Amino acid sequence: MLTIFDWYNGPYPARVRIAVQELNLLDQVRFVSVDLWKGEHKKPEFLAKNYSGTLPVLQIEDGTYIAECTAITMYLDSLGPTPLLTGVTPRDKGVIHMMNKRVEIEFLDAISVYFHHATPGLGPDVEHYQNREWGLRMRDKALRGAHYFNEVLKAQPYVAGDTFSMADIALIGGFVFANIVKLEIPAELTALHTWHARMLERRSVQNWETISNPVS
Ligand SMILES: N[C@@H](CCC(=O)N[C@@H](CS(=O)(=O)O)C(=O)NCC(=O)O)C(=O)O
Repeated sequence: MLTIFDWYNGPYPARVRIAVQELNLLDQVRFVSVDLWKGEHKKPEFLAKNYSGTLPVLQIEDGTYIAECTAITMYLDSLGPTPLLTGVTPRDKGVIHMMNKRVEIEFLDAISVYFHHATPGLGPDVEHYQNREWGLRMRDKALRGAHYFNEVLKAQPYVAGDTFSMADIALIGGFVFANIVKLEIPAELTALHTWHARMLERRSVQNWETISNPVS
């Protein structure tokens, strides 16, 4: 049995929850809630699982902890007979990983910095340092990123090319975070919005918040 330590409605946990469903691994996974609103993810017990103090973290059968959404997705995708989310050919692996990381740098992680620095974030007990200007700069960076991905999706159906991949899941996570912080994605970015509407038709994207029966 695989254990995923996460919080049921977080944007980054969403990425792994969507991947688990896309890979039909839900019956092999149990979820353990870590209440980041209470700062549980910054306590020594959890930091021993993940030095970076972030969610999600996967624990595999031999006890190894794997943090980082991309790494967790790579592990899960490698369990099956052929990769479904991280690329089969060397070229596809390279392009998918590039676009996945680009989503993080140019959109998702930028929104996260805005959340933690230019909004109340997780509250004063968790946010020990905030820099509002930096947060606002990252918000503007994310909006530039939205324009970039709109151009990408004018030319191809998915973020990394012709097939659904880990990079699409990362961008879905970005939309989840944008919704949480009420960051409006400009309506004129029609290719991006059309892509998102298509993503919302996937069952894995419709119910990622409700798949966990947390073992707290
Ligand atoms: N690079 C990490 C980032 C993970 C991350 O920031 N997770 C959030 C969880 S959530 O905000 O998406 O719910 C977190 O732990 N935030 C807590 C904090 O930053 O204090 C990854 O890809 O897993």
